[in-house]
Amino acid sequence: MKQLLLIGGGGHCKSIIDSLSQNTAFEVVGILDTSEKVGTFINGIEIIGVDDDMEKWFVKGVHLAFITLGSVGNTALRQNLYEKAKTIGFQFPIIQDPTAIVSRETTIGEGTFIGKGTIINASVQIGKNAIINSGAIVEHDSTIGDYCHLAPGSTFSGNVTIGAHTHVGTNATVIQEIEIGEHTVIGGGSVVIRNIRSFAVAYGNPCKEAEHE
Ligand SMILES: CC(=O)SCCNC(=O)CCNC(=O)[C@H](O)C(C)(C)COP(=O)(O)OP(=O)(O)OC[C@H]1O[C@@H](n2cnc3c(N)ncnc32)[C@H](O)[C@@H]1OP(=O)(O)O
Repeated sequence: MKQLLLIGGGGHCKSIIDSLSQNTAFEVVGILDTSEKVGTFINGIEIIGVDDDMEKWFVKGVHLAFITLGSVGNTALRQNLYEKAKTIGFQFPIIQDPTAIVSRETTIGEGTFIGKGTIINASVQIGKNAIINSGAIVEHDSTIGDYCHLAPGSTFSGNVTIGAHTHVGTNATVIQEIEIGEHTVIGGGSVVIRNIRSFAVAYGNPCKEAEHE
């Protein structure tokens, strides 16, 4: 078993611990979070230190890490933690829940979480540090950027492109051939039938941009 350090407590961390519970490839050594949480437990796993302790654990011989902090829109903290850990030398596995159905013809970047009941079809490309949350469906030939969060139940029809750092809300539906830009947030339940630009907040049926930087 390889030792694995989780970085970031909270609800998303619980999902990842749950997905790891039957995984014999990794032994979770603990979680890093903020100082006031040290010594407490998340689903039986102890918060053993703060983010600044990463290097200490690397020197102790733990060379695998996973960013278990969630995001809804703003991915800056997830990115900062990843880059800090990467600079120290950590490597990042892909964590896939055993209930996920993932085509062999799919490429997935390091540090990405594939949650419960997801379906990822052929010729899909998913970047690094993405969150493919419970029940999301990503259809053939779609491309999902680094740090994206596809929230629970969101559906991506064939040949969709989602730019890096974009959040697609719970139960949103994206029809085929659509392109959504980077750093965009799509509201829960939206039906996306037209392309959406980068740095936008968009929602509704049909999904329209409400804000754009
Ligand atoms: C496991 C997990 O929990 S993963 C997390 C999953 N969570 C999500 O995916 C949440 C996604 N976020 C959303 O859907 C949010 O509503 C956002 C980001 C789209 C908008 O948030 P805010 O900017 O705070 O908008 P706010 O709540 O102030 O609403 C502004 C207006 O937009 C409307 N609106 C907001 N979201 C939506 C939506 N998804 N669909 C339709 N209308 C919406 C509101 O009704 C409101 O309309 P009004 O001005 O006529 O009253």
